[in-house]
Amino acid sequence: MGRALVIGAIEAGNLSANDVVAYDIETSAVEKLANEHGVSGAASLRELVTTCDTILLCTKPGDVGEVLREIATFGTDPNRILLISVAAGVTISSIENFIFNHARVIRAMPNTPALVGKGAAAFTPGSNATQEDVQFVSSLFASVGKVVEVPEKLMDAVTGLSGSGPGFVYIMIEALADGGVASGLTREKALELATQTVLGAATMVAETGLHPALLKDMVCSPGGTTIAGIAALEEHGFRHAAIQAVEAATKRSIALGQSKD
Ligand SMILES: NC(=O)C1=CN([C@@H]2O[C@H](COP(=O)(O)OP(=O)(O)OC[C@H]3O[C@@H](n4cnc5c(N)ncnc54)[C@H](O)[C@@H]3O)[C@@H](O)[C@H]2O)C=CC1
Ligand SMILES: O=C(O)[C@@H]1CCC=N1
Repeated sequence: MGRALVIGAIEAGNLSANDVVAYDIETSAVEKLANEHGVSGAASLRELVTTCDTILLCTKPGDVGEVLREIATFGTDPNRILLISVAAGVTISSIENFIFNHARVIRAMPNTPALVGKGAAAFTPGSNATQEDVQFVSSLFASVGKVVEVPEKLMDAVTGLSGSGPGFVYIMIEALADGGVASGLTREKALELATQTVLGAATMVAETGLHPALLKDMVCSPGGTTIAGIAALEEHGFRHAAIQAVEAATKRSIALGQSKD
């Protein structure tokens, strides 16, 4: 996710590669980003924290505690740093507690389409985050897609919907293509048509402002093919499966925030 955000923001012109310093315990990840996108690499977390005033924390939720505990040993004034965490489930208060409670923290939930400028992100500022911090984060995420501010209690729901959602939609695209192949199309043509269909339908919702139910009605000719397909979707619980997927991901986000680290 860190790569997607950094590359997306550089390509959008919001960040200059000269202003980005990357650190990862896997040095190959930093080398790849440095070689392909011109960012600098830090040799240690200490070097990163002493060099940068804004830290985009993109480790897995279970590694956040370890990273923050290490940062706390550097004796850096925590108020100097804006810490933006994208870790699923990890609460602002738990981050503040790790590095003293006057840290400037923003909890965010982006998604990987940020890489191509079509991300969907939400964020919640911690109580010490300034207006400038909020503007910086809004502008960073706006440069790679859409961004909304939400109360922290909704961040797990955002994680279940737009954070995890690309994974659900990829399965839908793959499954639509499978249906095309089952009906006789080549795999290549089926995938091309399935992808463009999802892109086109999403763009219709976004650009017409019409409710998806109304757009759905416009596709259904009386006695036609679409309503036959929709009847099959309903019979097999597609709508229920989509709701359950978002709810399961939301519950998992809550559980990640409640685990010890
Ligand atoms: N993958 C996604 O679509 C999204 C992920 N997120 C969040 O982003 C975070 C990262 O997720 P992914 O990118 O999927 O995982 P990932 O496993 O691809 O990336 C995590 C990176 O952290 C590095 N790392 C681990 N411990 C470290 C340490 N102590 N110091 C420095 N680097 C360390 C790993 O080497 C790895 O490169 C998670 O907290 C996740 O909840 C949020 C939104 C979407
Ligand atoms: O699967 C995950 O845990 C991360 C958070 C949201 C999307 N990917």
